[in-house]
Amino acid sequence: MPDQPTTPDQPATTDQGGHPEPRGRTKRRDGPDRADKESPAAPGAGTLDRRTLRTLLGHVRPHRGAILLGGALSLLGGAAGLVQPLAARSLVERLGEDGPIAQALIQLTALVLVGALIGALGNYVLERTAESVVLAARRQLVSRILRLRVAAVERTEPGDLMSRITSDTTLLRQVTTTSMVALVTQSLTLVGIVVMMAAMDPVLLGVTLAVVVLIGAAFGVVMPRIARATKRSQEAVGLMGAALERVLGAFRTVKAAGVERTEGERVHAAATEAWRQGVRVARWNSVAGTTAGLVIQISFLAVLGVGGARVASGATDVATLVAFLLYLFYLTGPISELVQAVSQLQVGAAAIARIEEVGALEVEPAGPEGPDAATVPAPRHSPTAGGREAGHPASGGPDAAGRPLSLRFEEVEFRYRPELPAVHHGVTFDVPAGGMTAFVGPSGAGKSTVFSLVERFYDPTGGRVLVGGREVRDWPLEELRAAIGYVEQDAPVLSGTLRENLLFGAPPTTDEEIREVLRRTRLDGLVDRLPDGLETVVGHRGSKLSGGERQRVAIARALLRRPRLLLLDEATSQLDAINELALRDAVAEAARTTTVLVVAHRLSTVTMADRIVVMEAGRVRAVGTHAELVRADPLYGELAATQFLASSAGETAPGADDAAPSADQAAPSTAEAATSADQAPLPTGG
Ligand SMILES: Nc1ncnc2c1ncn2[C@@H]1O[C@H](COP(=O)(O)OP(=O)(O)OP(=O)(O)O)[C@@H](O)[C@H]1O
Repeated sequence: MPDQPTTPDQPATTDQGGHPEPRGRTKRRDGPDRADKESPAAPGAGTLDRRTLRTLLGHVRPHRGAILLGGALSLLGGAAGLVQPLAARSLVERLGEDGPIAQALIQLTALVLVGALIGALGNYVLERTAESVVLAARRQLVSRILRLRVAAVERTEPGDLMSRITSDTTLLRQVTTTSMVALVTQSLTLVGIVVMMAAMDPVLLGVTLAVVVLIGAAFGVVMPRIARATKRSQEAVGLMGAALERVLGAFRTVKAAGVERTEGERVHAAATEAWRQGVRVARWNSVAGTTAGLVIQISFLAVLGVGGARVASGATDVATLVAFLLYLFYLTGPISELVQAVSQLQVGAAAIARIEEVGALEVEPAGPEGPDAATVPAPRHSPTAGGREAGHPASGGPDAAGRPLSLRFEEVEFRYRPELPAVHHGVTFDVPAGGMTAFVGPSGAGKSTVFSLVERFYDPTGGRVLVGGREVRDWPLEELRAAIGYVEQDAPVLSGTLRENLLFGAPPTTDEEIREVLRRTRLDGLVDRLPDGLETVVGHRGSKLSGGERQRVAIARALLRRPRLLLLDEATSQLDAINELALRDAVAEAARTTTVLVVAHRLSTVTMADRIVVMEAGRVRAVGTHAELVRADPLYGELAATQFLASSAGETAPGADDAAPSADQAAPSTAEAATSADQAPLPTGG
């Protein structure tokens, strides 16, 4: 595999809040884009400047051998064509002298055939290389996109990003090889022809060049317009992708809301814009092409007129005039190819600009420690093993592999974007290694954000997040994430088979371990029922599974990663009572070997937690066990009262005794110690 083409590094700038901001990011004002989504940074307008040319050459560099070969073959093919008029002249002269013409005819035919063959071979080599350039650009772009920070992706539209990989890279096909080679070979051919013409008849050459020069001025006007229109057209294609992704991503909602027509119009609007700009490109291209053709025709007439007069005056002979006219004819090829190459370069400049824009988005740390390494670390503890490891140091060192991790938030401040209000205002809490900790509180309190900061999807703007006693920024990102099992709020399942979903990001796992986790997440019945078992294809985003099944698959997947820290964000919200109870047991069992953090709205699912962190408006307002909080924290008491707990606990204000186990509370408590040394009950959050 040739080296990946390199693109100039464009470090993202950082705003005053510590948020990385891509350079020159511009807000979209129209189109089917959502108002809060933006186009990635636009380093250039997409016209062919020196920087763009350098980038284009960067894409070409790894393939220079093949391009040189293809170019040389094309040049040779062109040279064969160059000699043809000479052979033609000798043929005409022999005809005039009544000499034998067979040999000259064979020579001419051989020249034509060999020239065509070499030209075709050169063309193939170049086309093949063009495909390789596109492949390399796509691979480079895909790995870049996969390394983007969550925040960077949230600022863009996935559909638009996709069109950069699929559509924009395709535009590099011609420009990086055929066009660049054409620029060199056709320029050389042009010079060759001009030299031949000069040798034959300098006066006629002067006539030709006078007409040819006229062309240059016209192209200077046309070419930048081609680049601009191409970029706008590609942007519209990107918007179309974004609009389509929006519809397909919420297909049922679109259907149920009956908005197919309005959504369709958004896609149509983008498609129409792409068409409009495409037509503009076609218009300027045809102006360029016609001008080139016109120049040749006018030159032809001028040379014919002046040349005829020169033959009549005896200044030249007919054979020379015929040969000169043939050279003029050959001029058509290089000129139109040069025109095409330059307009292709303009198209390529537009594509490069859009590809480069992705390069301006902020990525996660790369290198052997970053997510690029993508290797799953050595197996940690068995997902089926029980028994918490006692007395271990709560550190992330390699010797601590498999041991549960502690978590500590110290005065954490965070906002998603500088222009948005703060989500965390000095969040402080401590979770010792092992056991189960629940986060409860009103919607929007910042519970899920805690998990996002632990996973380092974002970095806090103030304070510290420590996992295993080590600040998350100091963890190699890959190692940090490998230590964590994370079930998102909407438990995404990816297209593919059940097995692929379960083993997504898991270390090497035996069938026995899979079966055990299936049993614990109550998926064994489902797998048995399915004709293809674990090989069942679950559809796009797991659409062939029920919501509860998707959640259980997501939990099973997280368990199979054998995490040292398990983050479950509303992971059982869609389960029926029986499954929920079973999953509660599975989570309690996991809490014996790992640190489990749960975000839950239904308090019934977390009453047995070792500690509950009550969050409100971006602050921790209390920490304690269920019984302690019911007694001492009014908000928690209110939350409990509005759920069934209050009714099951009696009509009076909930207290410690009131919180006597109901059916739901009967789940075994994992609270071996309601408080830990560093966590006194009911501290007020930071
Ligand atoms: N990616 C994001 N970009 C911008 N704002 C966000 C983002 N995610 C969440 N927010 C905002 O941050 C705040 C806290 O969100 P978070 O999801 O942490 O709350 P939560 O307590 O988990 O809520 P819920 O219980 O409803 O899930 C909310 O006001 C939300 O609108």
